[in-house]
Amino acid sequence: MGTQSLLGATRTVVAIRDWSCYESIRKKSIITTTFSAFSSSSTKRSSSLCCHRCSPLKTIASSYSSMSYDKELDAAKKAATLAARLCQKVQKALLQSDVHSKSDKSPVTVADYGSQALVSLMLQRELPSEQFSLVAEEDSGDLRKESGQDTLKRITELVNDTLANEQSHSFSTLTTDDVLKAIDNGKSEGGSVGRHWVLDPIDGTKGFVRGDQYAIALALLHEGKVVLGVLACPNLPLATIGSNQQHSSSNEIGCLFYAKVGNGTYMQTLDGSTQTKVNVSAVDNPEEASFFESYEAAHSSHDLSSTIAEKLGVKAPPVRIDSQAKYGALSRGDGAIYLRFPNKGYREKIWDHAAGAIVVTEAGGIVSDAAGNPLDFSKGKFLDVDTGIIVTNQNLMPSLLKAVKESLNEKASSL
Ligand SMILES: Nc1ncnc2c1ncn2[C@@H]1O[C@H](COP(=O)(O)O)[C@@H](OP(=O)(O)O)[C@H]1O
Ligand SMILES: [Mg+2]
Ligand SMILES: [Mg+2]
Ligand SMILES: [Mg+2]
Repeated sequence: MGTQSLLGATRTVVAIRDWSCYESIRKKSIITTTFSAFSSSSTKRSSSLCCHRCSPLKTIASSYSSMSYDKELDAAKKAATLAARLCQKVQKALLQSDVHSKSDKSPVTVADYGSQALVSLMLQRELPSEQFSLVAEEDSGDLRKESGQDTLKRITELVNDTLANEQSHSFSTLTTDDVLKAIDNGKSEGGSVGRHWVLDPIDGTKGFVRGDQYAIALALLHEGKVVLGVLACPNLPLATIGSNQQHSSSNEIGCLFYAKVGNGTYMQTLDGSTQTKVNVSAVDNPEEASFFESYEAAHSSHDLSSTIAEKLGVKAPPVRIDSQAKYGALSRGDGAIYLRFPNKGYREKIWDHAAGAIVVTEAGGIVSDAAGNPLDFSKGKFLDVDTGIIVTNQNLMPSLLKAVKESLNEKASSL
């Protein structure tokens, strides 16, 4: 059992790993990704594995998780924290501005590029001896046009101002060219070989503009597997959110979630003052579970989620918030399920899920596509998933998968 004093609530800590048997989906996910990380020729062997083969797998998995990634995690936390500071400054100004400029997209653009430039610069400064590869959402194309020059100047000023207030400030004043180069360092394609950082400089841009939830999401891939992830959620309350929310005396906001393979998930305040280990909810009765989904109906079918939730027996109404803050909230047990069903034809990107996925799996949860397959981050910037993404704890996954399957079949036969 463990106590999460920071959240003002006590939660059961789910037993972490049991390497003695490989029958559950969660274990299937660990083995598949571990194998793809260590052997290019041995993916997707999990379902046929049984216990007498566990020994070599255990060795591989433990050598994998014993790689420390400590300095990479420190660098990622620093970079995401600084980027969050930049974004908060812009969001505050945006919300104080008049109605006309609220509909103007430029503040979010400035924050988005500024965040990407900062993370790119910080990672390279903190890890100078490592080869740098970054797969990031934005590129500098528009900023190189004549029409983008004012925006580029604003971004450069904002990045310089943010760096000037950083504790161990060691950058000389950056030029617009330095900023363009830093943004374009995010042009890597990722893949299954070597190490690649994966960045969403502002995830939940719609939430950012509305003044709601957004996240800076940064992960590291090693041989196609996510080995660490950091989620800075500047507007997420430190206290529990969700439909079972109890009254909390704290209204402090700003959470940083971080996870490293084999090492669990932690949450701290964005100013770094307190940290606590977090675990997903252990609930096994769907009637007591609540679920997250996108605030934006265009990003995920609310109708399908409600059919699935009803079939499963979930009583609580959905909790709709933007961004990977959903993964963060789920990792600390605020809700037990996250459902994401984009329109047919939409291709998910790795930066929208890499950090969130490790934050949840290291907290004891399972992230899979709608057919129960683990997410494969090794194929470049796209994530090819079957129909949608579902996230929950080990207790609820079997019945959730069944409810998803039945709901999708019903939907297909009604068309
Ligand atoms: N039609 C669509 N279907 C599903 N996801 C979409 C989408 N259009 C945009 N998105 C993604 O949804 C992300 C936000 O997720 P959420 O709905 O959970 O807040 C966006 O991230 P960005 O805001 O970084 O662009 C974007 O990548
Ligand atoms: Mg995103
Ligand atoms: Mg984004
Ligand atoms: Mg986007």
